[in-house]
Amino acid sequence: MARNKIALIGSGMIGGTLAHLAGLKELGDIVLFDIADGIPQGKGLDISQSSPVEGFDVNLTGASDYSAIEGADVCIVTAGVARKPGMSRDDLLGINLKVMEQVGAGIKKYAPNAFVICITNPLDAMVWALQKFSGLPANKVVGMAGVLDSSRFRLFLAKEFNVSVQDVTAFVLGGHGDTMVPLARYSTVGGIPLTDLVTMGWVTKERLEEIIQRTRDGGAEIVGLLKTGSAYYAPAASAIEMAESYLKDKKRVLPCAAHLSGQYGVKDMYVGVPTVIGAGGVERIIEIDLNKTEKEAFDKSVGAVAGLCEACINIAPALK
Ligand SMILES: NC(=O)c1ccc[n+]([C@@H]2O[C@H](COP(=O)([O-])OP(=O)(O)OC[C@H]3O[C@@H](n4cnc5c(N)ncnc54)[C@H](O)[C@@H]3O)[C@@H](O)[C@H]2O)c1
Ligand SMILES: O=C(O)C[C@H](O)C(=O)O
Repeated sequence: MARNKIALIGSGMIGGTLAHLAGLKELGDIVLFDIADGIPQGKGLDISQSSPVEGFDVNLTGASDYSAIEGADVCIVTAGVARKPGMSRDDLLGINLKVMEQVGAGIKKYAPNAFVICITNPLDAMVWALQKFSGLPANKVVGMAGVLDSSRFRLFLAKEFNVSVQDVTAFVLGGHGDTMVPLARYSTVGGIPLTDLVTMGWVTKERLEEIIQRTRDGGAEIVGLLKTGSAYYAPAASAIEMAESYLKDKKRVLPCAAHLSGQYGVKDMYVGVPTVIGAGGVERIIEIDLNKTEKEAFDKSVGAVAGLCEACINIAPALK
């Protein structure tokens, strides 16, 4: 059986890490694409040269021509620019929207049957625009953020309680910005909801709120430390988890920026919600019950994403 083909559109910090992880996991043959000629070819060759040592058999190539992504089963999009200290993700909207237009056209022409995972920021607006520019079905275009934000929350909770990260689950919903919604009631340690752990005296409400705020600021914390760009190891691992669930039809329950058509009272927008990812792409959007406070926080986050989509329409009226 032929191998799957994975196209990485953008071969910067996340793109290179994606290629390495996809190779190590033998998810398929990998094409790195970038407008910066030489970077995708160089990274492809470098990672290929690690394959005899690591013992993985995949073809890794680099290209600066969209024809190289032809027939890709999965496209992971990181093309664009990342923020630097002092910037918000939203400051990237104008420049990255133009990039999404080019990427959408490339995918539409060469990989119309792919499952597309967008990572480029500001995430919820960019994946929304990418789906429209590419014309692919909405269930085949999804945004990566919730897996990353939930992973950060899980790590901080595991450290706080001195337990394995494996025993912590978390759901962070809403837009991937300052208004994201880490849900304490649906996040657990050993199956026990955080709200119960407060009652049991494991953690105070105030300390839990600090951990939640650190999660919301998780991206900015890393930008502040790196100074030259943003996080890439954890974002790449998160997108690979989504790609693997699609390619292996694992039907993982993962929080992703998915196209909503009435769920949670939201229409024609991408926002982070729990989904099931399998061979059909986004096979299900799980509508969990939100209490009044949670719903208010979610709606506020939806409002922030709606504002960004409006800003996209002002720049590219065809998106309406
Ligand atoms: N969704 C998330 O959770 C999340 C997490 C981390 C980073 N990000 C975002 O992902 C994006 C990529 O981050 P990075 O660290 O890999 O950045 P990077 O600057 O290292 O890489 C981006 C690459 O895109 C390429 N590029 C620019 N314009 C292009 C175009 N028109 N066509 C093809 N390639 C193009 C650049 O040459 C560069 O190699 C940023 O927008 C960043 O904010 C999102
Ligand atoms: O914070 C950023 O700019 C990158 C990304 O969205 C992240 O959360 O790490």
